[in-house]
Amino acid sequence: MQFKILKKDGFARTALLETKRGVIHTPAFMPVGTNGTVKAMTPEEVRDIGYEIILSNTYHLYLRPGHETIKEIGGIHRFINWQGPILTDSGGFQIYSLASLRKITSEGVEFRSHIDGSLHFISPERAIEIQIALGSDIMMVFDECVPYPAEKQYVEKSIKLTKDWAERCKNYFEKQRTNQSLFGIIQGGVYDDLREKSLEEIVKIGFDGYAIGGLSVGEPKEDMYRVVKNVTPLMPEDKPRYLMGVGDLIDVLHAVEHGIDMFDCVMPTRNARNGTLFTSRGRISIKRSEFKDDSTALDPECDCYTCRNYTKAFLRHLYMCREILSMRLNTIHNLYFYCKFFEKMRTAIAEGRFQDFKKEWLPVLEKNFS
Ligand SMILES: CNc1nc2cc3c(=O)[nH]c(N)nc3c(CCN)c2[nH]1
Ligand SMILES: [Zn+2]
Repeated sequence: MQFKILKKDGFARTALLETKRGVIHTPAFMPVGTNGTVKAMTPEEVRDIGYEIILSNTYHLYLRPGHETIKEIGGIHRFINWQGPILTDSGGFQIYSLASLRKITSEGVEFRSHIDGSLHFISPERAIEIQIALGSDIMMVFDECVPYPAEKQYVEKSIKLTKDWAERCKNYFEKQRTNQSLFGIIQGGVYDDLREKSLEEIVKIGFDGYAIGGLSVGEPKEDMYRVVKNVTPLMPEDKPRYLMGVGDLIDVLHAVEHGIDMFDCVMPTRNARNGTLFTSRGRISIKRSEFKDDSTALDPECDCYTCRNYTKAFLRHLYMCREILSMRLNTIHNLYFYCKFFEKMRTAIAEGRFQDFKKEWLPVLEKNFS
């Protein structure tokens, strides 16, 4: 995997992340395809909007249909019909946020499936074995995503576990010699000293890229911003930096400003299904009665399929009828809005205009449509 920085603007940077299945222009957004699908979209639609990489989840695919099934079919790219790069998260977060009856020991995590209550145990080695079977291009280490709030001594113990698990993931991965990449994950909660300790330990082990985990888990925004501001510049400059689970485009702007390259979040897709749409004039809740007879496009500045062909009145009607097409048209627009935002942001960095871009967009992103 090659990571080539093209241009810097302060700490912000644009780069090319070259994988064997294609190039990713960073800063990049990864739509979330948890069960192997970006909900309501075909892979062709995701690709035609302009996305180069999607995220999928080890936890979900291991539980259903099973990683051996996917391997027999020909791997995750064949299974979901996405030929571009795929990043798989390791399960650390999903077990913590979805499963029940979790028992965390130094060996790994015992949990009950959120689907059928069956008992499972995943160790760091198993998390890598599953990702190798899936055949994703970028794998994540198996970590403990510390909940918020958490006592400092709990976090101190947890980063030791996350470090030991990261070492075991790398050792297991190195014995398999597959041509996949492995990213490390930095934890440490909202404690600056523990964040620096975790950073040093994970970087010392050495990975193809580094993620900041343990954020966007309910902590105050100012804590997230402080951790990103303090940790990001200390991360290896020549490797991709991935802020997990982020996020709201305001948070993306703050993170890119400090040098983050990769993002993933369910916001554009989940919000679309709930009728919350992002537009160049602020956020719109399409179900509002004010749009009942509105024959104008959702966003006059947007040239996505939805904005070119439908009115707010029809999008509201579809939502009120809970039509499947509502989810599709809303998702097309929100994903398109995110993708174009990232494209414009990359251009602004390349032209040394990131600060102007941030100043121009912050008020728009904070606004509800009036
Ligand atoms: C929505 N907020 C959020 N915070 C995360 C932290 C971790 C985290 O600390 N570790 C891992 N492995 N994944 C995380 C994820 C999942 C990313 N798709 C997070 N998502
Ligand atoms: Zn649109």
